[in-house]
Amino acid sequence: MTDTTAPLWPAPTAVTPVDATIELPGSKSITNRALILAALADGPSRVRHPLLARDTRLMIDALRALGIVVEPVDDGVSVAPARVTGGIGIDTGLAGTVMRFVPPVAALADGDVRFDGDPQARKRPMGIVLDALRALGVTVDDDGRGVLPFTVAGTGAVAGGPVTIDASASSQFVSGLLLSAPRYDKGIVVHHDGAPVPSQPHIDMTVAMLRERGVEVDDSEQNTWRVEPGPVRALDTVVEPDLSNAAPFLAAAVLTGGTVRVPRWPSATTQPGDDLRDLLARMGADVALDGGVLTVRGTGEVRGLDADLHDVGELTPVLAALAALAGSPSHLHGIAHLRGHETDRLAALAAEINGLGGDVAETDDGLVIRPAPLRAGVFHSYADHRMAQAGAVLGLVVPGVRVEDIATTSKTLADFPGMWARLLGHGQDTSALDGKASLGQEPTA
Ligand SMILES: O=C(O)C1=C[C@@H](OP(=O)(O)O)[C@@H](O)[C@H](O)C1
Ligand SMILES: C=C(OP(=O)(O)O)C(=O)O
Repeated sequence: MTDTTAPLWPAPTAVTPVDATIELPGSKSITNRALILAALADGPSRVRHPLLARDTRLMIDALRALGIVVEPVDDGVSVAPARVTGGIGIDTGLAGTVMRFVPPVAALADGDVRFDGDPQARKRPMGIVLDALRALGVTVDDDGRGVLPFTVAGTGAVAGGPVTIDASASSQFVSGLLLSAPRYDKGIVVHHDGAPVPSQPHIDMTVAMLRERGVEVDDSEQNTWRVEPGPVRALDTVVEPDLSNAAPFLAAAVLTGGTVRVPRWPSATTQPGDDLRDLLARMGADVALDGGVLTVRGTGEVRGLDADLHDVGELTPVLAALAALAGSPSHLHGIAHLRGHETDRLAALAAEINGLGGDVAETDDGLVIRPAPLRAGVFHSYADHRMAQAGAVLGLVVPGVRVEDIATTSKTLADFPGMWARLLGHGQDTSALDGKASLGQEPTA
């Protein structure tokens, strides 16, 4: 729920077109997968340029609690696998990747592992993962609620084998099971039965990262993933920048008719944020990827967008903010699963944009957004980092927007307000705190 005691952040308006180079820290999704796979590997690994923000710190803390040794090194962390130990508690915060990826690891522990998280996390769907673990031979106690808190009773080994789940509410149900599966006695065969699984690129990311570490994965049959049991090879790996976190900065270029450059943009990636290139071009931006640098230029025109965001749902809040300021209507669809994200994002976006005078209607699986003049007001963030980012984007061109709890952006960016100030020319450089930040240091946002 909204933190009504959180201070209001006066979102800065852009007085001139932005012109900035944004160094983004590592991808949340890649960092947390790399950490899990390093914890389960056959030797010590390095994860370079990881994201160091709340979600990845929670993952590091969770793995440390399970006995894994995670130490800071120059440009990231070293991870030394160890026997997975139980008798501990894990805080998932509001991180989907922690609450869905760590229980399958905890099933390998030699004792009970109790999970809990933020109050809002207790609403995020978990039952599918817990039932799947049960089907694989693991004892889980959730008092029959299918949400946090729950206890996984590890016995040191998991039988594994075939399991059928309905992953239509989150791709993370599939990814979480696949990541630990090579360490299960029989591996795993996950079969999905239900409406289409969202966020396919994130499942592709899981499969690709397992294969990079020598794990045999067969995903040739639709809705079925087979992971063979066997060693996970230790790896020295560099994390790509978080392309989904590029969204608010690139949106600033589009809205202000300015230019934003993002270095180290990968030429090939499984990150859904790569779709920003196409989506922003469809909204009227000039987009070029040259020599590993993505450049987005606003053309003065912001067009409405009709898009199925089923595969790239996490881009929705910022795209909805852009759409609210576009010159023509938008229809964002295929995103019913966003109701189970950090908050019900469809309801939250409609409420907050309409609260500023907008015209947003919820549909079963999306939003219809019609252009309307927006006015000053409070934009609530619902403890959702991407809601807060959406509020900042609106504030660029709507004077007097105040975003509640901007600090919630520290879920996936250590210093969003600082980066935003530098984007607007209020600071020295645009480099984010990334792998260089100390592990003991808390985000400053
Ligand atoms: O596996 C991952 O790293 C993620 C998968 C997606 O979850 P859903 O499939 O629940 O949308 C995405 O929205 C989330 O931000 C990160
Ligand atoms: C849905 C998101 O996060 P989580 O990993 O907590 O599911 C997100 O970052 O947009």
